[in-house]
Formats: sequence, C-alpha cells, structure tokens
Amino acid sequence: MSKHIDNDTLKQALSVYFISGTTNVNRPLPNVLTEAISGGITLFQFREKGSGCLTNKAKRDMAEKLFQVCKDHQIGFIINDDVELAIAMNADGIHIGQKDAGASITRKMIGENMILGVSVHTIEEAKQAVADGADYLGVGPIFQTNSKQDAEEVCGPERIMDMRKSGINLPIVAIGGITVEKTPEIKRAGADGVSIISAIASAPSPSYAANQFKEIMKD
Ligand SMILES: Cc1ncc(COP(=O)(O)OP(=O)(O)O)c(N)n1
Ligand SMILES: Cc1nc(C(=O)O)sc1CCOP(=O)(O)O
Ligand SMILES: [Mg+2]
Repeated sequence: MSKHIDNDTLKQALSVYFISGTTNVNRPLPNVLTEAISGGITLFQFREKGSGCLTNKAKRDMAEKLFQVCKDHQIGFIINDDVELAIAMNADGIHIGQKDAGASITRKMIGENMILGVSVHTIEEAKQAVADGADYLGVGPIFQTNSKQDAEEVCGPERIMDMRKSGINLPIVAIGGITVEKTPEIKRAGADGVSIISAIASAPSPSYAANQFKEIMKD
C-alpha cells in the first residue's frame, strides 16, 4: 500500500483501523493481530509506548514480525510516532500527533510515497494538518479512554460533524473509547473509519470483535 492509492481506497483501508502495542495485549501481539485480520480489520498501527514497552532492537524485531503478518494478508502497516523506524522499514505509513515531530517536517522526511496520519482535536489543527500534507486525520478522544493517559478532553462525535461542516474533506478516523455499540453514531457523524485499541486488543475474541466493527462500517 502507498500514498498513491486513490482516496476511496484509502478511506476503505481506514474503515476498521486496529492499533496496538505489546502492552495492550496479554498474549503474543502477532497472534492477536492475525486474529484481528481474520475478523476483518483493514489497517494496523504499531503503537509501542508506555511502561514496559519494547525498545531498540526488540521493538524493531517485533515491528518486522508484525509487518510480515500484515504483508501476508495485504493489510497496511502504520507506525506510531517513530518516523526513523517507519523510514528504515519502508512501512506503509506513519502516524504522528500534535506533540510529535511537526507534520510538514515529517512529510519532507518520508516523501510523497508514504501515508501520513495526523492526530487533531480542533478545526484549526485539522486545517493545519491538511496544509502540512496529512493524508488522513485521527480525531479524538471521541469518548473517554483508558488507553492513553495524556489524552485531550473528550470531544464527542459532534467534533467530526463540525469538521465536515467547516469543509474538511480529508479522510477522518475517530479514536478514543470506540466500541461496537458506539460505531453507528460515529459513522453518521462523517467518519470514514474507527480506530480501536481496547475493544479489539482486550476482546475475548479479537476476530469476533473485528468482525462486528467490519459489519457496521461496510458500505
Ligand atoms: C489513528 C490515530 N489517531 C490518533 C492517535 C493519537 O496520536 P498521538 O496524539 O500522537 O498520541 P499517541 O498515540 O502517540 O500516544 C493515533 N495514535 N492514531
Ligand atoms: C491512541 C489514542 N489516541 C487518542 C486521541 O484522542 O488522539 S485516544 C487513544 C486511545 C484509544 O484507545 P481505546 O480504543 O482503547 O480507547
Ligand atoms: Mg504520537
């Protein structure tokens, strides 16, 4: 997958976007990812951060394993925060937030042929990310989340509606506290996809959970 996919294909790829690191799961992450893929996730982000996370070679080795799982199933592989690792691995994309390297610098570093996702919380940040060359926006936290200690204030699905009304046409994924039950209202608000950590990573069956999201997001 690369940035040269058309907008509809990118939106499709963002529809069920699973995010995880090794600390979000209590079994080997490659197994959980494989199950989530079998259920129908459409994109994966490796987000290895927080207490007890892998670093250096162990992180890179895990990233390589996960990338191979994604390649085997034609699923795009995005790396969170670590631009150098994304470039070194030739990952499909990188996701950065407002506290990470700036979007326009990151775009220069990765070139045109890698997907750039940017986290935004306000319409102003969204407009700036578009100007800086983002390919998609992650908007959140839509609901309360336990998976990110430094999350901003909850903004609700209305924030996505407001962004659409203000003319933001870039693909948008909703993030933060997303559950199967809440997915229909997120879709109605104008999101192209849902980004999920715990509702898939901590599910008794990641495959079943992923499939429920897929059924709601299809069409
Ligand atoms: C799809 C998606 N949206 C938002 C985020 C959050 O990024 P950021 O604000 O940089 O926070 P961290 O994930 O780095 O803690 C994301 N990772 N993915
Ligand atoms: C990684 C992340 N970013 C957020 C943001 O608001 O930008 S919320 C979040 C955590 C999402 O995890 P869960 O699906 O378990 O709530
Ligand atoms: Mg970040």
